[in-house]
Amino acid sequence: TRSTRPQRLLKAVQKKAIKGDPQSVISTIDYFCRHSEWAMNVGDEKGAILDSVVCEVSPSTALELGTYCGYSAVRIARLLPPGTKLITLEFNPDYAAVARQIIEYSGLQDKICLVEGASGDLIPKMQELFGIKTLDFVFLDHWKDRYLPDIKLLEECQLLRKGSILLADNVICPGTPDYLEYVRNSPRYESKYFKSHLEYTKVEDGLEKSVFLG
Ligand SMILES: Nc1ncnc2c1ncn2[C@@H]1O[C@H](/C=C/CNC(=O)c2cc([N+](=O)[O-])cc(O)c2O)[C@@H](O)[C@H]1O
Ligand SMILES: [Mg+2]
Repeated sequence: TRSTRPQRLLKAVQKKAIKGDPQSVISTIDYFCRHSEWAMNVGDEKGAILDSVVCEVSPSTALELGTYCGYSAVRIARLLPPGTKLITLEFNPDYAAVARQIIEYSGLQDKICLVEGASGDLIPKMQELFGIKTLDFVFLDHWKDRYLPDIKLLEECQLLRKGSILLADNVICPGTPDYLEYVRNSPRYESKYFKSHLEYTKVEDGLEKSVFLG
């Protein structure tokens, strides 16, 4: 049977990227998605904004919702201070398998904890599974109708503290209207929109950065 797009993306990384070099893995994926096959990675343009927020927050505890092929997990983990880890959740076993190999190829397997499962099931177990109290940084890039229920779940589970940063991809395209309305109108968040473009295209998209006020 024909390979899947994530499998073809993994092949390109194994063929073209330098093993153990996260930047080379990132550049190889961006080149592949721009010149061979588009894929829903956050990409280089929005990725630069993601990088700047990760560097600014310099999180001790970080969570990503929706690993897909591991592109943003590699982007985030390569910037984390020593001794800190990114927890990334992915419920599709085929995508998780590809992501593990891409993460391993980049050499960042000690900085990334990829957990297979649904965010709705795993978020309530985060404290016990990972021995964490609260999250400093959350990157949302999974199904767009899950952003709002999942941040409400993060609040309920007291995983957010005063100053926790949420960064959400695709708030314009494909769009997350209910999430945007919530974080922009809730007195519990201070929100800011970073205008950019949908990965590898000229279509407008952007990231929404929201600070939890406690
Ligand atoms: N509740 C959950 N728990 C764990 N993993 C979950 C999950 N819900 C979805 N996932 C996983 O997260 C990824 C989904 C991404 C949806 N992005 C998108 O649909 C998307 C689409 C476009 N686009 O169409 O242009 C552009 C983009 O940047 C996009 O992120 C997939 O790997 C999926 O298996
Ligand atoms: Mg996205």
